[in-house]
Amino acid sequence: MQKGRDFIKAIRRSFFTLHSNTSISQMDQSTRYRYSPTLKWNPMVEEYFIKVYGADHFSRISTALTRPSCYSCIRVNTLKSTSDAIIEKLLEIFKERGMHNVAVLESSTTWEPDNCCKATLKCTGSAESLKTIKSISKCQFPGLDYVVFVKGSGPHAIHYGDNEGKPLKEVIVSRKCAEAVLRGAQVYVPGVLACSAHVERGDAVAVSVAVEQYGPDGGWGVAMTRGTVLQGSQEDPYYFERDGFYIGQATAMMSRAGMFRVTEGVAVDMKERVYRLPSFYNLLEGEIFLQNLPSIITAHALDPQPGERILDMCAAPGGKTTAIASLMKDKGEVVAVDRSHNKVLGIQKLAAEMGLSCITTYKLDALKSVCHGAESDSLPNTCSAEDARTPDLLSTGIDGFDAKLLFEKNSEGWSVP
Ligand SMILES: C[S@@+](CC[C@H](N)C(=O)[O-])C[C@H]1O[C@@H](n2cnc3c(N)ncnc32)[C@H](O)[C@@H]1O
Repeated sequence: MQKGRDFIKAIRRSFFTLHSNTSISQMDQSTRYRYSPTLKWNPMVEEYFIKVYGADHFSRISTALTRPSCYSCIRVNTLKSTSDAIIEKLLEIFKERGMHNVAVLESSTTWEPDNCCKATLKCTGSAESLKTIKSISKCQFPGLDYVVFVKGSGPHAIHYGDNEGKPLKEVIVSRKCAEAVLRGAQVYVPGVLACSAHVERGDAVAVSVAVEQYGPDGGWGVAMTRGTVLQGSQEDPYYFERDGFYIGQATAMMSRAGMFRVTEGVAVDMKERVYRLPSFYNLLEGEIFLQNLPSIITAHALDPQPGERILDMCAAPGGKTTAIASLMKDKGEVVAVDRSHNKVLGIQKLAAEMGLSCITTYKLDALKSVCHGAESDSLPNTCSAEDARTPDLLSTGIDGFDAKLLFEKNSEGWSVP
């Protein structure tokens, strides 16, 4: 029991940290701009996973965790469209965006190792466009043909230019921002953490990502104040930290001062990215929903039927709620609960966009809506977060809603149901 607790504590404390794998002595200008982070695991966690997965498999998992997904997964709103119609529309849109001049669907009978049916794009576009989208395919798992995969490409070697022999000016973005960028997004103002001095609109900049590290004070953070000025020289305190974390090359859309003065807008326009996926921002709204496959499968495995009543307790932004409602063919009721008022409004907006009327939303703290046994008979909705905590749970660090899900109270105390 004590071993288990120590393990959970270790995971919570320092699961892993990201590191560049270049030593300072190896570093020079020609190798500086790369994307090659590696994970440094807590030794206890690493030892456990190697035992479970084997060294090779674990090493592949560890590498994959530092890379973005190579595909986007789209759930088609079957109340409004079909996968085939969506694939046709996407091909047309990508062609209009200049990603492909000609795109032809090949016979959809080729089975991929990942059990997906491949629709290869034959293109006569530029070399650049050919590198962006590799294929669009419909998921071939039985019953999941409303899922469409758009496969991107990467890693790409990026040309950072030499700026007439001088190092490029630079911008550092947050990890969340970088994750979005590598899925096709632009860099918006709130995502910028630091920028070189004297950056003006139109300047070419190298974009790198700042990754949170476990600090001496016991918390996670990027150890960088937003607005930091980058010197671009070895005197720059973050110069070595960002080697191996470059995600692409961009053009500044505003001056350095603007980036930290305004509250919204595109700060830099990404021209080249180490991984490429098309952006689905504002695309086919209501007809498709960008959603990770595990979330889609969760709703699918629930097997919701028309006419049923289903409760989703942490519902925003409404991905699973709307997936469930679609599977119910909008007949019955999905009760969607979230504790944030604005997020509840977001669920309502999404439901309206998708043409789903069987969703009822509530702003509610799920912790206060779950009671156990006799408690719930006499005092509905009166459980507090403290009810979900016991000395044992406190020592594992699991509390609140997770504790309610993982443990239950019976005559002998708390246990796993
Ligand atoms: C990861 S998101 C859920 C994603 C969602 N299930 C989906 O598939 O789109 C977690 C959500 O849970 C909500 N949440 C967290 N604790 C909650 C609580 N005690 N009661 C209600 N909502 C809660 C948060 O506001 C957040 O919107």
